[in-house]
Amino acid sequence: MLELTSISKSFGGLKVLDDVNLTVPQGSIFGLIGPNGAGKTTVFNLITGLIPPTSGTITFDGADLAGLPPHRITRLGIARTFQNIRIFKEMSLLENVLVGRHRHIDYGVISMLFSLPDYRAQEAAARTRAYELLDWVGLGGKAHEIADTLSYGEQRRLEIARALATEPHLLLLDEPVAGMNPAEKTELMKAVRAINERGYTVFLIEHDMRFVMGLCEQVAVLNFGRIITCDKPEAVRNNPDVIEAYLGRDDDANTRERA
Ligand SMILES: Nc1ncnc2c1ncn2[C@@H]1O[C@H](COP(=O)(O)OP(=O)(O)OP(=O)(O)O)[C@@H](O)[C@H]1O
Repeated sequence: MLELTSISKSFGGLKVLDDVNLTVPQGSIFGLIGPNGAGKTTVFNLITGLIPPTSGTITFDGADLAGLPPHRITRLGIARTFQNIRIFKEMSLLENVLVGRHRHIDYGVISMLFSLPDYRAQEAAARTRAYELLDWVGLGGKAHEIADTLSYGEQRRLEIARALATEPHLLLLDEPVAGMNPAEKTELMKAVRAINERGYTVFLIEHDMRFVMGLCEQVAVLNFGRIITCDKPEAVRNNPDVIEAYLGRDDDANTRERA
């Protein structure tokens, strides 16, 4: 479904990604891990068109993503969440999800101005779908609450519902459990599994090993911009190069503790 071939990325003289090859299979939950600064978020920024690769190709369902702006990539069926939560805190949960759905509503200005049946029908369908997506992430009962009143874990789940509102086939999650307590992590794990069972492919970046190992079918490890292995969780956990990549760096002491 998603294929990165010989991807390299440099910022000025700094080579952040070096000949990265990755295949995310359709229907899978795929994980990308690696020490801080390894280049993980850069991979998501390249896939979603925020920055161009220095060299290499990215294809999604056979389509070449090179040179496409982010909104075109969204339209092809890729949605993402960010490391730092990006929701509209002063709006209700329902409104937050409806904002994500915007591109799916296709009505002319005239019918909107005069509130013609076509417009009203699409609005009603959008609201029904938004309620459904909130249900999927366990927030169905809070649709009319203001996003700012949600707990941290709930805000992260709202972001996922909003990403799903663009009707993607592939969902990219950038450190979805960062800052969550254990109960929130368990809730999110259930939500991600349920989303995947509904047919969505999930590609996630995460430092929390228990979450990654418990959820992903395959895990790729990035170290200093290079993929050092891509395998089943158990094999990755026992891979000496992976252990070395983590143990060799002081900044990932927390990750080691959680592993
Ligand atoms: N737009 C940019 N301009 C210059 N340097 C950048 C840019 N984006 C990322 N970098 C650099 O690229 C390197 C990799 O960053 P990236 O955010 O991809 O790492 P990461 O693996 O996601 O790290 P973390 O786990 O800490 O989020 C870092 O050294 C970072 O400073």
